[in-house]
Amino acid sequence: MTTPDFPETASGAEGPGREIPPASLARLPIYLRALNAMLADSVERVSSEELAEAAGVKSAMLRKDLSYLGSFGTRGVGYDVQFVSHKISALLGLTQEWRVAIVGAGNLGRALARYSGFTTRGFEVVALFDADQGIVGTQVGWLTVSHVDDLETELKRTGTNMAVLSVPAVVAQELCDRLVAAGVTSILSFAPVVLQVPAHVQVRKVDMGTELQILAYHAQRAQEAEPGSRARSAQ
Ligand SMILES: NC(=O)c1ccc[n+]([C@@H]2O[C@H](COP(=O)([O-])OP(=O)(O)OC[C@H]3O[C@@H](n4cnc5c(N)ncnc54)[C@H](O)[C@@H]3O)[C@@H](O)[C@H]2O)c1
Repeated sequence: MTTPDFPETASGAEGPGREIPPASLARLPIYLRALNAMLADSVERVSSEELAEAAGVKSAMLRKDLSYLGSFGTRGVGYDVQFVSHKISALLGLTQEWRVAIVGAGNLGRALARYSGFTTRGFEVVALFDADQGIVGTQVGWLTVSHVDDLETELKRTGTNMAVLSVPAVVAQELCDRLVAAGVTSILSFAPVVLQVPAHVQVRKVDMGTELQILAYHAQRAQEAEPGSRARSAQ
């Protein structure tokens, strides 16, 4: 008889519907990438050890993370690659179509609009907006920059359900309000400002400056831990 390839606590009370801890959630896209690579190689089944190795984590951690999706692995048989890939995709909301608008076609907005990697991960950039008449009407990749005055009409026409804000901080809140009023409930913001949104709207902020500061902190700690570092810094 086969037994589930999960800890006892993984099924039942800990089944789908539980809140997933942020660290586990952050690893799911890594498992998905590994599983999709296996699918591309026509691999049908994988053990937790193999999948953990492909994802660069310990197998106990992988089993714990996947337990948040329910109990579907079988000891000795492993995971059905297609099924687990579908489960993770569904949980991450990737089985629905995400149509993304980028507001702000400056340096950042243009670079993001040209990036082809979003499509392969299920996000299609369908519209690009700016307020500058010198930019409106120009071509970026296959998109033509629309005037931000047409935001609401274009969001509706393109069926946009996610937006990226790459505008100066001073206009970010006003544009965020317009996106929310137009029904967009998922916003990724690069603007260095705290955005106020209703509870049903998800905002994620990307702040490269903060990430660099965290890196600098870790680099400095590593330097300090090196033998003789105090002597060197005193020179
Ligand atoms: N989070 C990060 O890591 C990070 C990194 C780089 C830049 N940023 C931020 O991203 C934003 C964009 O940076 P950038 O370098 O592309 O700047 P940029 O000046 O090149 O581009 C901003 C664009 O926004 C447009 N714009 C201004 N007001 C607008 C409005 N009301 N409606 C629509 N478009 C409008 C401008 O015409 C311009 O094309 C800035 O807020 C910047 O501080 C964040």
